[in-house]
Amino acid sequence: MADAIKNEVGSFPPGKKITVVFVIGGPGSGKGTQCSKIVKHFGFTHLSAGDLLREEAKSDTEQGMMIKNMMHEGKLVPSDLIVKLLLKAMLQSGNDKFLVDGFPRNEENRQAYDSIISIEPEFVLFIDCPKEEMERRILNRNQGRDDDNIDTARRRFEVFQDSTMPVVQYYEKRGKLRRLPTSHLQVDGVKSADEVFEDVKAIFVQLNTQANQGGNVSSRARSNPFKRFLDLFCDKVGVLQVDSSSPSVGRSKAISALCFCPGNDLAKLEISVFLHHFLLGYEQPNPKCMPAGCGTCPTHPRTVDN
Ligand SMILES: Nc1ncnc2c1ncn2[C@@H]1O[C@H](COP(=O)(O)OP(=O)(O)O)[C@@H](O)[C@H]1O
Ligand SMILES: O=c1ccn([C@@H]2O[C@H](COP(=O)(O)OP(=O)(O)O)[C@@H](O)[C@H]2O)c(=O)[nH]1
Repeated sequence: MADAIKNEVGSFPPGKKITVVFVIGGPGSGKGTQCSKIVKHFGFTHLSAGDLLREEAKSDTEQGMMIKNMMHEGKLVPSDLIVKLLLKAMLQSGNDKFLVDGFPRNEENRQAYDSIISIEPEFVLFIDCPKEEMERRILNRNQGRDDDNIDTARRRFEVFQDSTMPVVQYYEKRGKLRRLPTSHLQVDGVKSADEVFEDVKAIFVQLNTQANQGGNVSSRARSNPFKRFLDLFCDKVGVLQVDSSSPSVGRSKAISALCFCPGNDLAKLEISVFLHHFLLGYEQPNPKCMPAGCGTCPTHPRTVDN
């Protein structure tokens, strides 16, 4: 199936750098609103999975009818269909930076994307919002959407909780999730769209900074090969541990993130050993012996404290 879609729609030239950011959040959480602000500031092409489907649903075909019915019921359309629409829109845009809004919505979507488009997202922006607020917004959206009614909205909340949250957790485990600070869910209400964008902007500014400095490697790291090695090592093996129970559609639980980096700890240990010998006076029993061992010593050379 993946090959058939690629043959029909096309694919990106091999080696071309394509930046993809997924934007995930419950229905009415403000994904579309934030995406249009990101587009203005950061030059991304905004692809709303829902808008692509609404466009397709207009066609007077069996497929069009099927999409219309599924959206009305708040169900998810088959993954191959939405991934094909996304790939087509990406290729037609001519851009190389994409905000994919409202996708992936379940594990099957994610796997279909991986096998057909196969571009690892740079990160996944997660927009959390209390359920009561999402409901209020949907009912006041006034865009003439067939699914903006209370019954469909409630089914969409269930789908979000049951099918989309596992995808959010998948990316969280891989350290790809970017949550807005929980402060945007204030006790006395949520932040305005502009206030939320201040938090969103900070995440995208960081992405731009990384891109200008050559990926995830800091400028200091680029001028220092040892630091570069460490940064790359940390990037590959760093583990993001998130101390949270799974967030709900409603008010999310506070999370605290802690980054463990074995490379960093190893470096600290090496520096401590070096300073220890340096301060006490370093002496090597066999001066010809290289630090890694010359192969002729019965044991690995040891430094001696004076
Ligand atoms: N922070 C916010 N505060 C108040 N209203 C908002 C906020 N963000 C979005 N909205 C409004 O809520 C509705 C749903 O937002 P939308 O961006 O369409 O959500 P989604 O794309 O996640 O379904 C829209 O009418 C939008 O103007
Ligand atoms: O990957 C997707 C995205 C959307 N939808 C369908 O499109 C509807 C509306 O999606 P949209 O993103 O527009 O809703 P929002 O979250 O913005 O309210 C969903 O309820 C689904 O029926 C889908 O099946 N797969």
